[in-house]
Amino acid sequence: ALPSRVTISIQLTPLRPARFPSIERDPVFSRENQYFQSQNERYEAAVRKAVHLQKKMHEMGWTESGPEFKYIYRAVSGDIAFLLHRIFIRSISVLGSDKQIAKWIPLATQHKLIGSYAQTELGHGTYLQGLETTAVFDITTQEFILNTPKVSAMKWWPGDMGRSATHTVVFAQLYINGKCYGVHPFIVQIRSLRDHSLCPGITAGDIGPKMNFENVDNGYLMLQNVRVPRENMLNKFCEVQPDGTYVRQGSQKINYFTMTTVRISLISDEVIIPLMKACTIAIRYSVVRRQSKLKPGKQEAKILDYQTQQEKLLPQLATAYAFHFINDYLQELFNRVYREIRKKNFNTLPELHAFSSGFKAMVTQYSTSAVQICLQACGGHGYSSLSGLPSLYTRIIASCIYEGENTILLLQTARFLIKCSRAASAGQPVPPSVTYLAAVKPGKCPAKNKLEFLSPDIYTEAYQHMAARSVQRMGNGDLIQSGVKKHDAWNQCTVQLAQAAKAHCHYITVKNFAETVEKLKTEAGIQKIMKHLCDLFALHGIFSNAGVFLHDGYVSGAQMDMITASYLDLLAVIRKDAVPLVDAFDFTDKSLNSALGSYDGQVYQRLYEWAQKSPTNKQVRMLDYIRATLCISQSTRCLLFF
Ligand SMILES: CCCCCCCCCCCCC/C=C/C(=O)SCCNC(=O)CCNC(=O)[C@H](O)C(C)(C)COP(=O)(O)OP(=O)(O)OC[C@H]1O[C@@H](n2cnc3c(N)ncnc32)[C@H](O)[C@@H]1OP(=O)(O)O
Ligand SMILES: Cc1cc2nc3c(=O)[nH]c(=O)nc-3n(C[C@H](O)[C@H](O)[C@H](O)COP(=O)(O)OP(=O)(O)OC[C@H]3O[C@@H](n4cnc5c(N)ncnc54)[C@H](O)[C@@H]3O)c2cc1C
Repeated sequence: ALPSRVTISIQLTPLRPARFPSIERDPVFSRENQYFQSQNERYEAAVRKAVHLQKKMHEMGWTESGPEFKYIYRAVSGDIAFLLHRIFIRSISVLGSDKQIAKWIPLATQHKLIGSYAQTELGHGTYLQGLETTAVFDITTQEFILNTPKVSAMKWWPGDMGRSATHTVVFAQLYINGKCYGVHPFIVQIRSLRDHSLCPGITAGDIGPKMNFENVDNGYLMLQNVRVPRENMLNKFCEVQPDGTYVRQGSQKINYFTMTTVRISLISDEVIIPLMKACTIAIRYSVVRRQSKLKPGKQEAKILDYQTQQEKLLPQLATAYAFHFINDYLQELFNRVYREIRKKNFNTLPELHAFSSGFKAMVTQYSTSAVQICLQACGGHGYSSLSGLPSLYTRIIASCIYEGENTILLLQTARFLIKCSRAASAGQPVPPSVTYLAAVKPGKCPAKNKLEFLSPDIYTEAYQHMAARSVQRMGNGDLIQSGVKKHDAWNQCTVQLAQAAKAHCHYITVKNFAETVEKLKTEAGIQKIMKHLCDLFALHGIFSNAGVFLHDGYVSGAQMDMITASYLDLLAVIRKDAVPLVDAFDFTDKSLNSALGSYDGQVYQRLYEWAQKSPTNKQVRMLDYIRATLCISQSTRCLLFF
């Protein structure tokens, strides 16, 4: 017998952060009227929350790595301002010298300044080599002179830039004696710490309405002969000495390292948590909503009892768990590589860049699609803002764009995989995560019946074969010769290269999920449920991408029928535990902020009550206008007829 709903949700403790009722009850963190607020009201509320949070952290001694901050971020992350301040701090931490860290980090962590991250320009976001902002070294004054020389060079999108930030890290092309040394980061003050007015040479403002992220004032920034001291170029790895000599340690791309670290950091809070929330809302709603009859004469059925509804939602639930576990894998990869980088050993940086890029792209894309499926699975009520699903969707979709547009990042992963594939084929050493590339055997899947496809060894082998074949077949060409891409050949293969990168990340995610379940030391019942989810995640991926598994005959048509049968059987098995599995995420009603997903299931009452809060239901005046308009049109019509 499987454990009860409570047991499952308690036993999955690793997924559940500690709860802090005092935070929950804090009126400043309330999200009650969020859906009725304007962009400006959302921003102002976000600033209040951010200031209040800083006060609480100071009073209570909380830290950003502590459970309280994580809880608040998890509960109200979409509503707190100064998100980019954290990336400003991260930039200085990873790219600044010890002296720069000692100067700027205390000011930032005590909020004596508000930071931003200004890299993207109107004309360039992806192609960093094409950035047009310049930083010219003036040896006589020991300063850099920063300019955005044309409209396309204007920084555009940086968060917290519109009204909040007093400082920012500007990414600009470094020039010394007329020679360009590429993109480097510079700390620039943009507003006065006395009265928050713009500094000389600075033009800045808000970029206007967006799909979501109203809590962040994304802005624009123009620089006209803005001078900063030589010491303001972040110089842990790259430095301009007083005589103008340029010194660099490691890869020139080390200045891109902030992005690499944030691509991994944002997956948990900005992607997996919204996915978990969407699954919670949609699955709880699907056991409350009754619609149509499964059998004549019986009560209307809960919509989660329809196989199609199960096939919509349960694979997304399995994905949430799969990505929760792959996030740990990525964090370990990052910690391992960062330890080496701090010792100035850059050998593993390419692997970290490749996989932080690939997994950011895959996890954000799959999670965005999953949240959209959850929204659509709730019918009309899913489309209501009061369900919480539209705001989850319009926020998560941005993760496919920021911190590296997904296609671009997949191509970076593919570039690394192709190089490893060629090295592996030549018997050269490759990182452990890609040694499978040397072992592509023509082979056939050995499974003889549908139950054998519930074996992790069987389906992991199928994913490994599919990924290795996808990469191998691209690697055999002469796409990359001695580090120089044959540009035409490369461009003609980029669709398949992106697919190969996704195939690698999907394979590693399945393998990691299976290994995690194997190691689970919890109640046997829990391990059994987790295995069902792992099986479902794996078979869903094969069922949804059958072509790449059938392509070279590794899986036969008959075997694909067996996979489909096992896949559909799993839906009915997991249906029984669907609600405890989302309860295990342990979101409070306040953090879900959804009329459909509350724990007590009182959906219709809540929808009606929340609708009453709409200002339009309070504006009797508006009705008078409408009546007056109707009367006018009525009288006009009468005149016309006479
Ligand atoms: C602090 C905690 C944060 C918590 C989370 C908070 C979340 C808050 C909510 C989210 C708010 C959103 C905030 C958003 C911010 C942003 O969006 S910031 C801007 C992001 N912009 C980008 O990501 C730009 C993407 N473009 C690039 O990275 C590069 O242009 C490119 C695509 C990688 C190409 O670079 P290029 O210089 O053209 O190099 P290539 O010729 O392609 O490759 C040359 C070699 O360099 C290697 N390489 C490239 N990048 C890196 C890197 N980052 N690290 C290491 N190495 C790199 C590349 O692999 C090539 O190597 P070889 O193959 O060996 O030649
Ligand atoms: C909510 C949000 C917050 C943001 N916050 C910040 C911030 O704080 N600081 C900051 O600096 N930036 C920020 N950005 C900007 C973000 O980093 C860029 O939008 C992102 O890097 C994409 O660049 P782009 O907009 O120039 O898109 P483009 O690169 O123009 O992409 C448009 C299309 O062109 C394709 N494409 C481009 N190059 C290639 C290629 N070589 N091969 C194949 N296809 C290609 C892309 O795949 C995409 O389909 C933010 C963006 C958003 C949406």
